[in-house]
Amino acid sequence: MAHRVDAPAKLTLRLKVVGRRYDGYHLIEADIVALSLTDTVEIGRTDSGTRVQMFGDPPVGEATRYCVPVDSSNSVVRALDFLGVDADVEVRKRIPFGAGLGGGSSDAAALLRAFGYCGDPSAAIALGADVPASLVGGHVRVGGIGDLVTPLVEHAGTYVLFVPNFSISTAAVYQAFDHLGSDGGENDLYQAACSVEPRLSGLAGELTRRFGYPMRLAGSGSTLFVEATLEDLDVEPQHLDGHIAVGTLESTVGPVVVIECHSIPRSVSGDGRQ
Ligand SMILES: C[C@@](CO)(OP(=O)(O)O)[C@H](O)COP(=O)(O)OP(=O)(O)OC[C@H]1O[C@@H](n2ccc(N)nc2=O)[C@H](O)[C@@H]1O
Ligand SMILES: Nc1ncnc2c1ncn2[C@@H]1O[C@H](COP(=O)(O)OP(=O)(O)O)[C@@H](O)[C@H]1O
Repeated sequence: MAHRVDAPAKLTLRLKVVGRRYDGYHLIEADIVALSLTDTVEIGRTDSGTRVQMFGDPPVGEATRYCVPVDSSNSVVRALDFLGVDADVEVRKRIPFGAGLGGGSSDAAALLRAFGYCGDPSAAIALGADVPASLVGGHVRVGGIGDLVTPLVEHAGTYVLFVPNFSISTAAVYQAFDHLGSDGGENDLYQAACSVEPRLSGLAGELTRRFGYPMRLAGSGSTLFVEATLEDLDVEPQHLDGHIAVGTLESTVGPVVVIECHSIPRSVSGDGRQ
C-alpha cells in the first residue's frame, strides 16, 4: 500500500553568515518557516530496486519534471540510500526548483519521516543543508552549516512569493559572498545573489515600485517575497490549489510566478518535537 506525505517548502526569513568552516562551508544563523506550498511524496513497496519518478503540477511545478534528474543526484534517491532501503517513489512537484525554497531537501526529509527516521536531525545534513530544518519543521532557528536546529515559537504569516524564470546556484552565491560580504540587510546573501544574477536586483526594484513593498530574498534566491496577501497587492489569483493561490505577472526580466501561501506549524510539517 502506498504511503503519501507532504514535503513543505521553506522560507528563510532572516540569514546571517557568521563564519566559515575549515572546508569552505559557511556558518550561518537563519530563521526559517515551513510553508503551505508543498510537494507530495508517495512511497510504495518494490521488489525490483528503487524507482523514482517526478511529476510536475502546473503551473508551478511543471518545469521541474524536465529539469530535475531522477538519477543518483536526486535528493529522494540519496535519502533512500541514506536509509539503506529500496522503494517505488513518485514525487508530485509544486515547489519551484533552484529558487531558494528548499524543495529537494524537503522531499528528502519527507522520505526520512515516512520511514520513521528518528536519528539526530543534524546527521541528515549529509543529504543537503536544509534537510535538518525540514525534518524538524515549523519555525526554526538554524545554526552551524544548517545542521543545528532549534525549534522557535510558531510564527503565523502569509507570504507572497515572486518566482522568476531563472534560478541561482547556491554554491556561486556563497562564493560571491566571500568577496562581497553583506549590505547589512536581513539576508546577508542578497548582495552576493544580485552579483551572481544581475536580473535579480532589477526585478526587486521593479516589484518594489509596482507594489510598494520592499522585496526580501528567500535564502540564496531566486525567489523574492513579501509578508502580505495577493489581495493586499491587488493581484488576482488564476489558480487555487489547496493551501496556495497562484498567479503570473509579466516583468522586464520575463514572466514571474506569484504564489500566496502561509506558514504551517511543526505539528503538520515536521517531526512534531517541541
Ligand atoms: C542558503 C540556504 C539557507 O537555508 O538555502 P537555499 O536558499 O539555497 O535553499 C542554505 O544555506 C543552502 O542550502 P542548499 O541549497 O540545500 O545547499 P547545499 O545544496 O547543501 O549546498 C550547495 C553549496 O552551497 C555551499 N554552502 C552550503 C551551505 C552552507 N552552510 N555553506 C555553503 O558554503 C557549498 O558550496 C555547497 O556545496
Ligand atoms: N527531489 C528534488 N527536487 C528538486 N530538486 C532536486 C531534487 N533532487 C535534486 N535536485 C536538484 O537540487 C537543486 C536545488 O533544487 P531545490 O532544492 O529545489 O532548490 P534550492 O536549493 O534553491 O532551494 C536543483 O538543481 C535540482 O536539480
